[in-house]
Amino acid sequence: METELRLESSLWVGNKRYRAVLSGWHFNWTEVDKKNRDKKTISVPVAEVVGVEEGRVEILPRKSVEDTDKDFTVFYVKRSSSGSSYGLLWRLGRIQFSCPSRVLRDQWTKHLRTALKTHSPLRPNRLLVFINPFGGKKKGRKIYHSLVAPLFELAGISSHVIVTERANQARDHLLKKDLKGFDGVVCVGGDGMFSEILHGLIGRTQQEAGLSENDPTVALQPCPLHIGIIPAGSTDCVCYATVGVIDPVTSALHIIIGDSQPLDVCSVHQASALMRYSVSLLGYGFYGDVLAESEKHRWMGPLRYDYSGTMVYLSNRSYAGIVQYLPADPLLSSPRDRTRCLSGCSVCSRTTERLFPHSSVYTSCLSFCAFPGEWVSVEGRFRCVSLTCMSSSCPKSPLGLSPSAHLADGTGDLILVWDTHPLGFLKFLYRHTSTQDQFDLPFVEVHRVKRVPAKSVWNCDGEILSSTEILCRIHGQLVRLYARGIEEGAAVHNCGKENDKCQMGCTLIK
Ligand SMILES: Nc1ncnc2c1ncn2[C@@H]1O[C@H](COP(=O)(O)OP(=O)(O)OP(=O)(O)O)[C@@H](O)[C@H]1O
Repeated sequence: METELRLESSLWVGNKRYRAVLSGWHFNWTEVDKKNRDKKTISVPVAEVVGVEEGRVEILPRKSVEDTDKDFTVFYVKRSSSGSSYGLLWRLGRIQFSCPSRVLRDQWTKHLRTALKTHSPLRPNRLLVFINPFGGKKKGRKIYHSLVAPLFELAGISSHVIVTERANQARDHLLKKDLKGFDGVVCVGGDGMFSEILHGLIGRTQQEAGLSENDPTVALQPCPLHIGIIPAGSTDCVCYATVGVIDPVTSALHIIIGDSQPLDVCSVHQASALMRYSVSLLGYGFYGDVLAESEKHRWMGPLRYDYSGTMVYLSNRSYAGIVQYLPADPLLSSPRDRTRCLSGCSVCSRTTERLFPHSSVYTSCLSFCAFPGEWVSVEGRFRCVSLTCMSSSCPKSPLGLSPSAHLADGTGDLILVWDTHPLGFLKFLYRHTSTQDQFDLPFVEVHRVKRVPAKSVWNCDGEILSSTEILCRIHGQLVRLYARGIEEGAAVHNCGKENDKCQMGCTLIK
């Protein structure tokens, strides 16, 4: 196959001659007549070629084709810095080549298209798109139609678009309607919209597999459809933590090239019923209260989170409780090992091998059923207890709640913040916004876990909240996103003089 796909010839870009080579996994071109000895080669992984079109083609501001029979245009992923310390923006690169003959032009387009199919088998052909018109700044429709749809069209993706008219419409659609022919589901919105898709797809998959979601001992079936997130909400944490930037074009390009990022999902049960699925933050105490408070102030828009955070902090509450957890194997990884889960993460890859030993395609989750190990129990007064299946990084907290958490290793990080004086707690909160280690405080503990807790009784200002007796189980790699995690080159840590104090050790991630 490799030899069949190889093609090499001279091509022109304007009046400059280039040597273009398609070989193996790369397509590259080098200017040949350049006097300067530093001949620059542009090399694009075939998997990152977005599309190949005959003629001289532009797609922005709108599609135009100059149909010359010796020219072809290649669209590809081009990276640029986002200007912040994490995440690279992806943009649509474009180059127009001229060939000496039409025959050669047709050979190039045919070879490149075949290479695309061979090297990125997960590229979607058909997508189901849900737009929340009221998410974030209410720009979901505009973002999709002006930035995303032209790219999907260029890549030959057909999409069925549904603009939601009510909350939970997307979830209900996924639970009940025919999904045949779709390769993935895209949500245009924020974390709430993502959660709808998550619940709908997981529920549908278990229905079809005849599994009960309510039973925490059941190994759930991984979802066959990928999820794409076009960020258009007031909180887009799942997008940020899995792509590294909040940018609709970057996310659209990840969808187009069929990137695949598995994600752990935590199921939260109460008695014998499923309450929710969670991928980022499950929080009791402070974070739970902030959410409850913010719901009362929705009219403030995204500002409500800052306002509610301040109000809840000033109320200075703590909660008595018992937390039990089943620790994960400390030899595999630890929440304080100062690593970061980046694109191609080896810890997550080992989990993929363990969960799906014989196939790169998700089939069943049998090897994850056994839970050896001893439960640990702690009791006392807490400021907050959080469980997160990912770093939960966001623009306000670029390293996140648990900077070394993994997206797809089948574990979650349990953060226990014991009752402390208000300034101590403020220090803990503030460290989330800097590069200082928020776990390096005497009243904070963090544990990597598989299950939390068998019993958790919470006392809120002297009142027992019986509904908070829950059981959480982390399901390894239950869903897959059109993403690839934060890319290594992107994770350059902008510490400057703070280098010695940097929690991530900087050199580890450069
Ligand atoms: N048409 C609609 N009308 C009202 N609510 C909707 C509609 N479509 C989706 N929703 C709900 O809106 C909620 C918030 O949506 P989304 O996450 O897209 O935006 P957001 O601004 O980031 O919201 P938040 O920050 O409040 O989570 C979701 O829980 C979703 O179920």
